[in-house]
Amino acid sequence: MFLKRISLMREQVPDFSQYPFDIPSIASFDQLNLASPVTFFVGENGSGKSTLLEAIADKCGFNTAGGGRNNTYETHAAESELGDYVRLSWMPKVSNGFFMRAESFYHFASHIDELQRDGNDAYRSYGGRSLHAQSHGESFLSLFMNRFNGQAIYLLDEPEAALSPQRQLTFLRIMHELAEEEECQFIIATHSPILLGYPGAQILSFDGGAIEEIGYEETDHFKITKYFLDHREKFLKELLEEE
Ligand SMILES: Nc1ncnc2c1ncn2[C@@H]1O[C@H](COP(=O)(O)OP(=O)(O)OP(=O)(O)O)[C@@H](O)[C@H]1O
Repeated sequence: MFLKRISLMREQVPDFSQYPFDIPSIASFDQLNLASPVTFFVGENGSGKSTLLEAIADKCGFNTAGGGRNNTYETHAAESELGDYVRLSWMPKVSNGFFMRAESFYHFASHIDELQRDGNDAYRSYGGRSLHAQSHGESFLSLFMNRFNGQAIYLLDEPEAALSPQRQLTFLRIMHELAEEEECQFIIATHSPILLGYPGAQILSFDGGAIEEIGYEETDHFKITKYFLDHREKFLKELLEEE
């Protein structure tokens, strides 16, 4: 693994009452030590996972709308306001990698089409054809299988968004090969209890106003899913008949 620590330069923060510094998990953030090639960010919607992931992408020099260092294209969604205040500690430093955000993947796919039209063999890294000509889930897997390779850091925001449970398992297998055999590092914001089950991963929770390490079985994703599957009828009866 390459990225060892993420710190917030708190003394330089202009105002903790303004976005993004007012998000509770960011307001209390000092530093995080990364202990595994695979790190997950978990937490409720709006707890700050994407905000921190985007800031890391910004510091890595990746396009914050999604992509690697060489993917420059315009979107309206791109500025990271936290990036200037985050310090990354590497050992050793890598500059290869990719920031994938499910929500703007469409724009990224159009950018690859444009590169191809301009005479580059851009499709080569994405399974040989336009990402738009593949289903949402297929295009995600094409990216993981063809574009991702060794000595690199991959920042993924909800990669499960388009993947069936079976394809999430395929993704775990691809990630395992990349982490074990090609020395790739992953930081992944996710809501998937399947992805979170990856053996040996470090899970960081953004809930309760702090970023803290927790065990798989302590996550809401595990607890709620397990309870739901074990007691589905009772659970739904209580939920739907609640006054
Ligand atoms: N440009 C912005 N201006 C003000 N507040 C914002 C802006 N972007 C995000 N926020 C707020 O910051 C908080 C954290 O958002 P963020 O996208 O990091 O959450 P998240 O943990 O990734 O959530 P999810 O699981 O829903 O993707 C949210 O309350 C959100 O409303």
